[in-house]
Amino acid sequence: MPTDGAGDSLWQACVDQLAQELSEQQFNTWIKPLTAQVTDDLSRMTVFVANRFKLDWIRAQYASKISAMAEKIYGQSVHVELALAPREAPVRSAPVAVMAETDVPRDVAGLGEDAASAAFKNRLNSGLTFDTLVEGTANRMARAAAMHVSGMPGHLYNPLFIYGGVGLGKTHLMHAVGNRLLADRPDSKVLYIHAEQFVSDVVKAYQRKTFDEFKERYHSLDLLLIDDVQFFANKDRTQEEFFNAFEALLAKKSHIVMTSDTYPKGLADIHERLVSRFDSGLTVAIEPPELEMRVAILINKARAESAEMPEEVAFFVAKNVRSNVRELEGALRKILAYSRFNQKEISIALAREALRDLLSIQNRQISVENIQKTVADYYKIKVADMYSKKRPASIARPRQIAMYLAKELTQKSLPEIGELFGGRDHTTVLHAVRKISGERQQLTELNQQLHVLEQTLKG
Ligand SMILES: Nc1ncnc2c1ncn2[C@@H]1O[C@H](COP(=O)(O)OP(=O)(O)OP(=O)(O)O)[C@@H](O)[C@H]1O
Repeated sequence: MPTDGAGDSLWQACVDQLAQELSEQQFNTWIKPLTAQVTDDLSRMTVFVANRFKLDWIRAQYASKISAMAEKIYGQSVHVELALAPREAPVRSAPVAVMAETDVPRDVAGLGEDAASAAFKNRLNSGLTFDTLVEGTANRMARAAAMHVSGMPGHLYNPLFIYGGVGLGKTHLMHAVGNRLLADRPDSKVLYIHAEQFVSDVVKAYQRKTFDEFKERYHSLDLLLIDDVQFFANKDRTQEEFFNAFEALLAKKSHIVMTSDTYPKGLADIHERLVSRFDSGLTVAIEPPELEMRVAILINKARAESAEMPEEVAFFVAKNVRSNVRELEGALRKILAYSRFNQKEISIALAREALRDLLSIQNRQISVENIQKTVADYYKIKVADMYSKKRPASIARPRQIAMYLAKELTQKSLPEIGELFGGRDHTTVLHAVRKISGERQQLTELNQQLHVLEQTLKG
């Protein structure tokens, strides 16, 4: 039940926002498999859920969130209703851009559907190709190795192990290898699979006593693309089966490409014999993209959506969204949706408006130095007094207030804060935090001062 046009953008923007707010597991389990249909006037959104159990859960946990999000993005109220997905509805889950792995919803918590469907046999997403992958210093080596593998599987770099942080393009690169190989040699047997799905396949084979089929399926491949192998941790039976598949595939010169969030030796709770095999081909990292690459990605992705993003806007966004490509895509979606709904050209002012939540979250990243300066200004003492050993109350008290705010508004630990206040012991910081928070409850004036300071610091 796909949506299209502005409705599609609205739904995509909601999904994207949820991807940022929820944990990966929550997102993959509950949101990713959803589909939606939005009326032409954007006043109603019907979200389709696979079964009754999930429907109740989505209603309780996420429906009001989705509704508030849609309203915020669109600027007017959007009535959100939930419905059971018609059985024959095409599988069109969360938009490709925010999908980490495959078109098939994953059975993360054992609540979902059997993901193996004939329609998605190789589970490749045809949109994730080398052509749509922007090259930069951050992924140059991984991309070159992946291209090599797709041109000559079974030769060099086997296995190819690609690692890096979330949303940096590991999955994209894997699909690109599979798609390129199939374009060149359509008869090749290629399978893309997320490690969790592999675990689930092992469990099913075990329960149903169908290991022969399992082996036939995995051991006969020409190219196995397996994503996020860190999920094998502590799954002994899966590790054993993967080891067998690995040996069988390498023996017949089939190629294996793997991804993980860390390099092989950094993997926890995976048998040493597997780890050493992971590392026996080529191990390459993907780094977070540098500024120019982020700009290029934004401009390319905007074009792919038939929109033109001026370079200055791309620079503005790229400077503000630094962590990974998935977030960059999220920012782009918001800008495109905002521009379409408001029928305005894409400009820095529009981007600033569309990303105001995201930018304000970043502004909220307050440093201890900033707190020390703000508090010193407010109480008219020198910033140096924050680190000094002086003890008069006119200095000691603002210092304690600054320590309290440092604990409240930053992620720093007590010892780290102590260090930043002239190498003080963590017990001194703890004492200050307890004292000020206790007094805050009692003294209205102090509470007001703290409130003003907090507002100033949060911008
Ligand atoms: N260099 C790039 N050029 C274009 N798009 C990219 C690039 N890198 C990543 N992307 C896009 O960013 C999104 C996230 O990438 P991907 O899912 O491949 O990340 P990942 O590293 O596998 O993350 P995770 O570990 O969370 O699964 C995808 O939509 C992907 O197409």
